[in-house]
Amino acid sequence: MNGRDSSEEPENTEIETPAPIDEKTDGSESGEKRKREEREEQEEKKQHPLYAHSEEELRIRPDNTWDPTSERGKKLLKSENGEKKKGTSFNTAKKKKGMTVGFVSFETVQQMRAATEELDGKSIGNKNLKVVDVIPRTFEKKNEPAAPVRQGTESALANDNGEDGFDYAVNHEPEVGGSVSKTRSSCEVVTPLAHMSYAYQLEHKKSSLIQLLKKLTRNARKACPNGISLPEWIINSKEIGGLPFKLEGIIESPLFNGYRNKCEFSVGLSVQGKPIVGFMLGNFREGVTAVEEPTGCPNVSQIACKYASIFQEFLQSSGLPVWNRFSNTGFWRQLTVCEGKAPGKSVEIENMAANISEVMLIIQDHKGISNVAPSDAPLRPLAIPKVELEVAKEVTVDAVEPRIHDYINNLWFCNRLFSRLGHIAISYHFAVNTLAAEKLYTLAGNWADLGPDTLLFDICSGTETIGLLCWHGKTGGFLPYSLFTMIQYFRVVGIEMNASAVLDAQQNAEINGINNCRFVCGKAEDVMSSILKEFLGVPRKREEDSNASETHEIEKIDTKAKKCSTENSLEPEGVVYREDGKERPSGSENDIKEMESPSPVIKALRTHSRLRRLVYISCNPESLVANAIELCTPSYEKSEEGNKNNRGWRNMSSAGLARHRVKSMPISEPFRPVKAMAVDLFPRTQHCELVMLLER
Ligand SMILES: C[S@@+](CC[C@H](N)C(=O)[O-])C[C@H]1O[C@@H](n2cnc3c(N)ncnc32)[C@H](O)[C@@H]1O
Repeated sequence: MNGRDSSEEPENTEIETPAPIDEKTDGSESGEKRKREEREEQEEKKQHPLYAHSEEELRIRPDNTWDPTSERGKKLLKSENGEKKKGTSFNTAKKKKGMTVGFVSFETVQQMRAATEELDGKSIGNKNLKVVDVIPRTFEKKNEPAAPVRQGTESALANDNGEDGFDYAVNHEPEVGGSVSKTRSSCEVVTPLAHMSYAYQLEHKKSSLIQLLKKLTRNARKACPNGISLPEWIINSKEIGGLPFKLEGIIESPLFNGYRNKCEFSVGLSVQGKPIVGFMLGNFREGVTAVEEPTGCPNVSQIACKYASIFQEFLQSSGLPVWNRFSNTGFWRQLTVCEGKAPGKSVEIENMAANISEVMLIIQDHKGISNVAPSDAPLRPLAIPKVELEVAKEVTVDAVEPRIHDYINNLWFCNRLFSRLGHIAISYHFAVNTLAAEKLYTLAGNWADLGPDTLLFDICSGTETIGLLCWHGKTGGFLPYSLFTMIQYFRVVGIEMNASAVLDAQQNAEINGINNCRFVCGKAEDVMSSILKEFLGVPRKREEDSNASETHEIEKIDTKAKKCSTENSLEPEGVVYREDGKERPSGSENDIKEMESPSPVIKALRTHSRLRRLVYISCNPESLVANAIELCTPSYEKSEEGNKNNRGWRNMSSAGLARHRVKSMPISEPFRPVKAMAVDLFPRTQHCELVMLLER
């Protein structure tokens, strides 16, 4: 949401890079094949509706944003014309070159100049140290406000040998307070598609997804082992423009504005140096620390804006300073506002505030140096006055349990900020757009096609919204309670690493009268394989599969917020918590090894032959496609060892990496991608959820 909430709305900016050297054109048959594929890729890119064939064309886009003289227009033109996206994102440039960056603050300009002279150009090993300004080139003077207030004196040290997208002039005047120049509004940062009509936003998302889905076919075809016939879905893709199937469409969000039920506001200084509760106008790496009020951001609700403004007013008189991201000093850091929908009445779309029955506020005042308090920071539930309706009557003050409820498709869900031994799990497990999430869950339930014998594994289940809603949707919730216990309709196994979410899931099952659920607390990568063995037995060999009758095991996998905080130290009662005690590999050799081999979860899903259907939901369609490549490509008769010294891995796209991981996938029956549908949970941003059905 504010640039840090990447777990919910990840950026889909990965650039597909060429294959490693050992695969390049060499005049051989495979070289020719590669050349042909590259030509096809180029052709596909040109079919993209936003592909600009000429500068003139850039001016006539319906949303009028692709003016080639604008920064955005220039970037688009550059990237679409094939001049690799160099400099479009500092982050990418850094990643590609393996550059290391350090930030140094000085008290005076003199000190900074002396240090710059001393350090600039120094060699460290085979690398040169470069001193650069933290203000990126795109932040031109003309964009600066009349009286910019800068944050002390800051330089970045970079040890790379190439371009980095920064200006070289190091000339910051030390000034008190504030932040760096403002270039974009909070609306542009948080909701970059806000200027487009909703219909055009949906078209834009659909076209991006179509390009992405073509990667699935293209990479699975490239990865298909020699001598094995191509799967039918790849052969048929030729008739539908290279797609694995036709994209079913994109489901609209019922709300375009104020749809977020949770907002994380940063506390900081405005361009003018005033304490503000709102959104950062860029990121620290780009030298941007200014914060702007959220009032112009259409996805923020009126309620959230109201609380941000109340808190901001309070800050003026609090006597404690706000967090200063340059000097790492200050007290107030973040305000999170969560809203819970009221049960039992039809939703008033025109007046969303009327549907909200609860609001939970989380305020961070932590002293460490990271932007956000760690998940083990102490939790202090505040005393809330219980105000009687008749004002004159007694007012009692009491501490309440910090939690929020939401009411989704007629079921109640609770998300507590779990506090144990004074520690908090600040993890929020609800989808941020409740009304659109209802549509997402209904779709997932329909595609799962649950039957009485189905065993449903809900991986990364959070508070078990999906599993419980599927169950409820299937039974209609109308079976009398006594029948629940008699009919084993189908069973749900939730797998979730956050113990407080598992406790909530248990409670949610109870309060909704759903009894045939089991919850496993653990990281899916650690427990998946043993859970499948426990519930489904040891996987059969491939020969046995051909005789196997259709079974009904469903897998739901949700890779949304892989970064949600962990609270594994809690062991909830009645929940199986497992850990294999394995050390996670680290270091470059091991990292490469990890990149080369399929993840334990994908491997477990693929190799357990009794899993026949998979409904994969992801707010990161790029990683969904990468996993689908691994799940759907025929396996190699003999798994191939990767080249351990191949540095090309580092620069490969997720789809390219997946293609290579297929080679070490154990022999197993591949899935077939059947259909996909997008659900727009994040109007006015680049992001949306993608649901894909895979079967075998
Ligand atoms: C955004 S929530 C989604 C919850 C739920 N599926 C829903 O749609 O409401 C993602 C959940 O995945 C969990 N998670 C992330 N990585 C995981 C992992 N490696 N193993 C198990 N759970 C994980 C997080 O703790 C979080 O609860």
